[in-house]
Amino acid sequence: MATTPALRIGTRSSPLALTQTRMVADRLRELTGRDIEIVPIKTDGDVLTGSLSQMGGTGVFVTALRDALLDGRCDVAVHSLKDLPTADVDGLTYVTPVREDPRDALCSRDGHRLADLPHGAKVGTGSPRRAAQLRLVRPDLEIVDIRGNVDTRLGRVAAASATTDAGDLDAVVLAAAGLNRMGRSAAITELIDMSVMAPAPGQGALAVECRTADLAPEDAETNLHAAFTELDDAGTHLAVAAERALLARLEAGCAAPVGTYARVVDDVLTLQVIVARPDGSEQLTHSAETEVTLNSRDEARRLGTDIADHLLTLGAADFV
Ligand SMILES: NCc1[nH]cc(CCC(=O)O)c1CC(=O)O
Repeated sequence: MATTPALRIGTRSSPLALTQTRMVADRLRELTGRDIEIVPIKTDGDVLTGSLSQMGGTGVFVTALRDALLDGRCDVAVHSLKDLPTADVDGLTYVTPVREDPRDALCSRDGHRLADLPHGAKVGTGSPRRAAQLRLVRPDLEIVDIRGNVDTRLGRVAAASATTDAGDLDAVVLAAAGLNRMGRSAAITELIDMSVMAPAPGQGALAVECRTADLAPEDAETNLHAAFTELDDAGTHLAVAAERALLARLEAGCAAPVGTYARVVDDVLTLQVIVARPDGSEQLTHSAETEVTLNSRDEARRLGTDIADHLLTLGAADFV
């Protein structure tokens, strides 16, 4: 009797991506009983240099992984959900495990919080959303466009030691989720309140993706249906569905930085949004809620779309 082939999981090869993929791999090994093979895939986001916001942004980390899934070079792909473009891809389906902390984290020299960073402090981020929201609360800061993996970014705020030079920045802002997953929570000096900095849509959540055909119940040996159903967290999935529907509608009408966070508590889905002018001179905020069951994905999407329409009515499209 032939043995079931190993389940091949495609991933970017950055330390964060590998860490996230190993976490999912452990779960899928338990849930499927299959051997797991991790397949590193190079993406444009890893190969190209230059500012991420100049690179066309959405999809640079994702397209090569999705091609590998569609070509059959891997069976599962693990993405940071916030890096996924909002458009669905024919033939692919993803689930969302329980979300990590969605907040942004300030990692500063000398333990400073955002409010007490020295006047004119240099803060690194490559994200127009983080830059705009920083400028709103601290117009005096010097925002420096940076990229690179988590350790590279943290290294730019390192204190001088016998072996390294001091970093050139006073602080960087990173997703708490990535820091926590990498075991770098100790670098966080403030978890920034979401009313000050609303996270990127999907931040802190993973998308675990496969070919939709491999979820078909007929194909017993390689069928991923049971494992993917178990891996999915319904509350996370509803929340990110609302956030992504909002982003999709705003993307059509507006290129302004968008922060948003949704969550389900006691059958109520709440969605909060901040749309900022890139220069931080102004912001629009809104929040709304709707009753849901864990199957109400269409309802969640409608909430996101409706709030986006409302923000466009209030002039979000002029915020570019
Ligand atoms: N675009 C890079 C990226 N994609 C996902 C994360 C963090 C992990 C997450 O949000 O789940 C990061 C790094 C960061 O923003 O600090």
